[in-house]
Amino acid sequence: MSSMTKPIVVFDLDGTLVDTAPDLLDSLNHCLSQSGMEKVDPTALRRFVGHGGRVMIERAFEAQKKQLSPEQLDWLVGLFLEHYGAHMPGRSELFIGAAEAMDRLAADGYTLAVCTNKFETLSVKLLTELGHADRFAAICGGDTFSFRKPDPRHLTETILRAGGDPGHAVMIGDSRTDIDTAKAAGIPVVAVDFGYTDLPVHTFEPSRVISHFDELTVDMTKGLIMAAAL
Ligand SMILES: O=C(O)COP(=O)(O)O
Ligand SMILES: [Mg+2]
Repeated sequence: MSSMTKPIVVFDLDGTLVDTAPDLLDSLNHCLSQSGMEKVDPTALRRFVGHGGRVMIERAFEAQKKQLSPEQLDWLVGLFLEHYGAHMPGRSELFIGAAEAMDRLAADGYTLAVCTNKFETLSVKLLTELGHADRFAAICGGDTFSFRKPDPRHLTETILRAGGDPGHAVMIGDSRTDIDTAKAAGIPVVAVDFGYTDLPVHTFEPSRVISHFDELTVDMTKGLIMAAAL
């Protein structure tokens, strides 16, 4: 490892760093009720998140076998952005131990970044309102580039924007999308098992699974980066 290179840890946002499900659900249900549709429950939400707000709305319509024109979808995405943004930070909170884990990593010289399929403006606003935006050298959303997770370039470009090196990086995520992205980029990935996924994360064979941020130690990230370099 070159002495110049600062290692980097890149976090997914929804379901990994921040428990946003209650607010996503409220805003999705607002959109659905404005369209005369049935509201969804927290379990159903897990199948809709992971690819950003637009796909979440599309999937909710598909689940109720409702047609959705491109114009209607654009309108609903606007409605979602307005509702979700206006109620922020709502009930959303960092997962337990996340702040302490980021403190430890930063104290050991790690750069931190966020790579999320959430819209960039919403991601920056949420992290700002929660008081954590300043920790990150880059916050890249699903609309920051012309590609998004599971495209590995979303992760590698986030790392470059943060001044990091994809060869000295670890991704932390909660979904198949995150795990597939990191693997395609050749970057080790730690999966949290408390996020938003319909199948257990171990199914997707991440490098490690953790159940609490206390388990995300500097030793673990160091070991993963060293093993990836072999
Ligand atoms: O909001 C989504 O659909 C996904 O967001 P995430 O990439 O931060 O999990
Ligand atoms: Mg997620």
